[in-house]
Amino acid sequence: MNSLRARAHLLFGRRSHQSLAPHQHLSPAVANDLVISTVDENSGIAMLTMNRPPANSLSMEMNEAICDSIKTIEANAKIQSVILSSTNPKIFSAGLDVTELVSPDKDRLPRFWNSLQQVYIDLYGSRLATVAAIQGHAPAAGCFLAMACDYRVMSAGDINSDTKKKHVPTIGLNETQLGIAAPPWMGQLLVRTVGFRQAELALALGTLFPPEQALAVGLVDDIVPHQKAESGEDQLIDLLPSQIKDQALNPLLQRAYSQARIYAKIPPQARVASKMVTREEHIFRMIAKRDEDTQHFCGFVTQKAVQKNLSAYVEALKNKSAKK
Ligand SMILES: CCCCC/C=C\CCC/C=C/CC(=O)SCCNC(=O)CCNC(=O)[C@H](O)C(C)(C)COP(=O)(O)OP(=O)(O)OC[C@H]1O[C@@H](n2cnc3c(N)ncnc32)[C@H](O)[C@@H]1OP(=O)(O)O
Repeated sequence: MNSLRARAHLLFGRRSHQSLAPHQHLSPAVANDLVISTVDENSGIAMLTMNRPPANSLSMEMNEAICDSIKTIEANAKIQSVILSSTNPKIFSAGLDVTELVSPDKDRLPRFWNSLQQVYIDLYGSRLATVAAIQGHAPAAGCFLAMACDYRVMSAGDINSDTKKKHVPTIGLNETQLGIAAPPWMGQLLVRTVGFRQAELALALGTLFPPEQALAVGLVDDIVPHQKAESGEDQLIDLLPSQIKDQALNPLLQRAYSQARIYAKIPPQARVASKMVTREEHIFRMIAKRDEDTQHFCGFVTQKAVQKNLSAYVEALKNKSAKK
């Protein structure tokens, strides 16, 4: 991609093959099942809700669905901000679908990795102002999704009123804990978010930060206590897909919405141009090394020792869930 074309892509997004219907709201039936997109042209705000039970893990199809939704929303010139959220109140995204990595199909593996690279290009380089509403856990590529946004609000956690059990979400690039390493472009995103020394430490140790610590290192911009708000805004209620309509009083979503509104009021050309000041160079660098990165990933994942670790990891995840 030459730099002019790439710049046009970054500033305005690729013209989508799917154009939006001219209604104010996109019904979930129009969106794909894995990601639900809703838009409100009056406020200029959209919501992209991840909906891949049980954990919003990133399969190839999930990555493609995220990219398709971004492009579809970008094609609507009236939309300036998008909130990235999850239908699962306890998990934002569990990162890569680890089953994609175990005994992988030779032809699918590079396509799978390409789909993740494309999420980086499309989300990090989007013309839209992006706000991540991190209600639940965001390990590894789940953290990457949040870091690729412009602003991150995270739930401080909550207590289940029946069981009295506390749920505290965590966020971070924990790959080394699994015996794998985050790819360079993902690791560099952490460096750009929290600074060199904090990133160096967190990458080596595979740190998963609880909300207060995530805020202290700058991995998230705000944390929101889980106390139901007294009233909700009609515009937010309208934007919520049916699966999470009951979340209109959720203070995290309200905080994300107010941030999205702040962004939507900034003159878009100035906002997008200043976003590209900090991002463009990194995206070009990644695109230039894309094939090399794919080869590296496929070579690494298919190593016997790595396969053994990953199989054991997937087994442990399944056993853990079966014991619940
Ligand atoms: C130097 C250059 C090197 C080159 C690099 C090359 C290669 C390396 C690639 C590096 C990139 C890696 C990025 C990644 O994202 S790797 C994936 C990392 N993700 C995780 O480790 C998360 C694993 N999950 C969890 O820790 C937990 O599930 C949780 C998200 C904290 C939620 O916990 P909980 O609420 O207790 O839920 P459960 O654990 O019971 O899970 C529910 C359900 O979901 C399934 N599941 C969870 N995570 C995943 C996943 N990542 N992929 C697929 N499936 C997942 C889990 O199996 C349960 O399913 P069942 O109920 O059906 O059993």
